Amino acid sequence: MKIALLGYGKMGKTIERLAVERGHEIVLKVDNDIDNADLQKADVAIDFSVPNAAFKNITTCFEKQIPVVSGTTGWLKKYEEAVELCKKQDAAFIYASNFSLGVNLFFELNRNLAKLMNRFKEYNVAIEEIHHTQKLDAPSGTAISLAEQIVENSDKTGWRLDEAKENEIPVTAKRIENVPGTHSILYNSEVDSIKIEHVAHSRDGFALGAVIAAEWLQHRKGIYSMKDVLGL
Ligand SMILES: NC(=O)c1ccc[n+]([C@@H]2O[C@H](COP(=O)([O-])OP(=O)(O)OC[C@H]3O[C@@H](n4cnc5c(N)ncnc54)[C@H](O)[C@@H]3O)[C@@H](O)[C@H]2O)c1
Ligand SMILES: O=C(O)C1=N[C@H](C(=O)O)CCC1
Repeated sequence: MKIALLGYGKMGKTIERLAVERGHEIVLKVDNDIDNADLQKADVAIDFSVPNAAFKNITTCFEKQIPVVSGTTGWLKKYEEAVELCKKQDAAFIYASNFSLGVNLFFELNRNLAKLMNRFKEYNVAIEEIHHTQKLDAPSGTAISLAEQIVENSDKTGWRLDEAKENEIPVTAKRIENVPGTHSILYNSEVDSIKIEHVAHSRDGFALGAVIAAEWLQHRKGIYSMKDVLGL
């Protein structure tokens, strides 16, 4: 598979290493404006760039009919607009706030736990995420996904960074040097606590998931998620 990397930072470089190990070829690296990039050389594009570039990168791939996988976070206010453009142009798109197998299993655990805990009002729920100090967005895209999954499966009405209002989920974002990504869900009562946690040991899980998603999307059209890729 010939891959265009949109974003050649920490994730772009990790994806390059794992993609080459799986027999793929990196034919294009775009680490700045996409305008003059020769996307037609690629079978698929993988975007791990910056929040203010993702929408343009993704929709340029739609225009050029290159299937695109994006893991960039912090641009999701424009996600629905991207979905509409993808449908209109009969293109192919997968977005995931987190591509790792472990986090996608953790998402399933979170949904089921939220359903169970909703019956027991003596527990308060809270989310904490920890990432490296270069991260541009807070809370993380993964923490937002976790919060939305709890809202969908409980009586919670929303989430808020730091100070939550009545019936909202408080989300705390911590920044500590070199942490690839840690997410915890804490259910706390007067008498005890229940905690589930996902700890990434490196960026390899995110990168491998993105390459697997690109392999899966290469010959498809439409809008998909990691649930489709992993058959969850
Ligand atoms: N979904 C996931 O599984 C997952 C996992 C890790 C990181 N991420 C997200 O991926 C993104 C990238 O993370 P990172 O750690 O590689 O960041 P990074 O800062 O190391 O890399 C981003 C790169 O994008 C480049 N860039 C700037 N403008 C660009 C443009 N217009 N087009 C293309 N590239 C451009 C920068 O020069 C930089 O090299 C972030 O949004 C992060 O939150 C998602
Ligand atoms: O390093 C990052 O930045 C990460 N971003 C994603 C997020 O915002 O959830 C996934 C974890 C790593």
